Amino acid sequence: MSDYTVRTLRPDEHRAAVDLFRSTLHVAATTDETWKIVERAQQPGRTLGAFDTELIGTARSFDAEITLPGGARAGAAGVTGVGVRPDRTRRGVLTELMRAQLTDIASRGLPFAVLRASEGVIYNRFGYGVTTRSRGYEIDRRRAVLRPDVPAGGQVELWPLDTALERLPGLYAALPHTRPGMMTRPPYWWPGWERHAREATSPVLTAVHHGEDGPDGYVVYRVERKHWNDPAVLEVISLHTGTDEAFNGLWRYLLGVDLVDTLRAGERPVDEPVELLFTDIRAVTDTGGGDELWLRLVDVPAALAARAYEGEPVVLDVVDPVLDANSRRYHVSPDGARRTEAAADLRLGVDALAMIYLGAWRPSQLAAAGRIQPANPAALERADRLFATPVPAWCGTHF
Ligand SMILES: CC(=O)SCCNC(=O)CCNC(=O)[C@H](O)C(C)(C)COP(=O)(O)OP(=O)(O)OC[C@H]1O[C@@H](n2cnc3c(N)ncnc32)[C@H](O)[C@@H]1OP(=O)(O)O
Repeated sequence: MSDYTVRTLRPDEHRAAVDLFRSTLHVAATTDETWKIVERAQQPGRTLGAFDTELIGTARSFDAEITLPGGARAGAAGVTGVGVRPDRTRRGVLTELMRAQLTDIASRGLPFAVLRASEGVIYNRFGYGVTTRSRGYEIDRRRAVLRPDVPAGGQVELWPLDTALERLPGLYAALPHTRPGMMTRPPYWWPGWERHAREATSPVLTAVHHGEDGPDGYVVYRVERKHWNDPAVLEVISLHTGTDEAFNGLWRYLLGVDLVDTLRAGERPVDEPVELLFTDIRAVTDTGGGDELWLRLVDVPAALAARAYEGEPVVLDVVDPVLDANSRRYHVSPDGARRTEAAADLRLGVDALAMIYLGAWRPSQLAAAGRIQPANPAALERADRLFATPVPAWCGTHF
């Protein structure tokens, strides 16, 4: 029996929830100035609070869309701000918040929920699985000589922060989603970006690439240098391009920024071909990668039906520990997905389904690790082909 209640918070309670969340991350409460920005990131009706005598836990979300294999977009709740007061942890508060939040997301008809996890051990039990992976890399500027055959690229225009705040939402929205896993950035997403940019310890700049048809990519970056004669690092905060020309042109620009020794980019697509730009392929070194976006199929039949497939059918027996209506068998094929009573080829948890859904892992890899149970091992090869994606999934949006 729980001795706390969970309910949706009123807007006048949002700041307490944000401050509670920050305290669980060991970050100070919002100042009045910070709250002026962060307040705009709170979508009404999307913050839950757990109470005993007072607020002890919280979780919130904002409504967005995610790109699926085949190019369709579908509704996804961007879950964030999850925290439980340290003197109330490990007694089921998060479990109750997650159950209430998933039920609410399902009732609003969103087929997906997504999040970025603070730790890898928390969210599988609620049906989330790692669905995109990313890579970080570092470029030694002195070694990074562009090959002569790298196309020149178009004009690059520099925007100061206030211009970027005004124009980037429109530019990001206009760029194509070139990979599954990419997300829309609704108005509730941008204040978080603004806060990070305003609180950065050096100026945050945006370089916009102009192709023949107008702006087709941008990079947000800043340069950090502790003392005037210390090595300087250019940190790529965000890089989104709609054309190869923009990708090449923006890297050409970044490599031309003066007083920089190293260029560092984190959370990039695992197959981003940046090395191919340089005469010395070893100008680029990997700085590590890991899990990026975690996905939850909230409405499994709708989610399975929404993406494109290639190959031959499989029957999945899906087990969902939280939303029981999803625990069914599904026939999945290039013609779509539907419920079936046919015998299952593969049995898997809804978290494992999220791990194959955007192609981050092959079903046969999860089966080898014991995370998918094949009733019919021959079906694994079919499932590998069915769920494969032409390009690795990547999100590129932090929240
Ligand atoms: C999307 C985001 O916002 S990510 C940010 C998540 N928040 C943080 O990391 C802030 C710091 N941590 C916290 O606030 C809390 O520890 C939380 C929110 C992670 C967990 O809250 P709790 O109320 O303790 O979780 P709850 O009691 O419901 O735990 C459910 C199960 O998960 C396990 N669990 C929860 N958190 C952790 C953890 N950090 N490490 C290991 N196990 C955990 C519990 O042991 C429990 O297991 P059981 O069901 O086998 O008994």
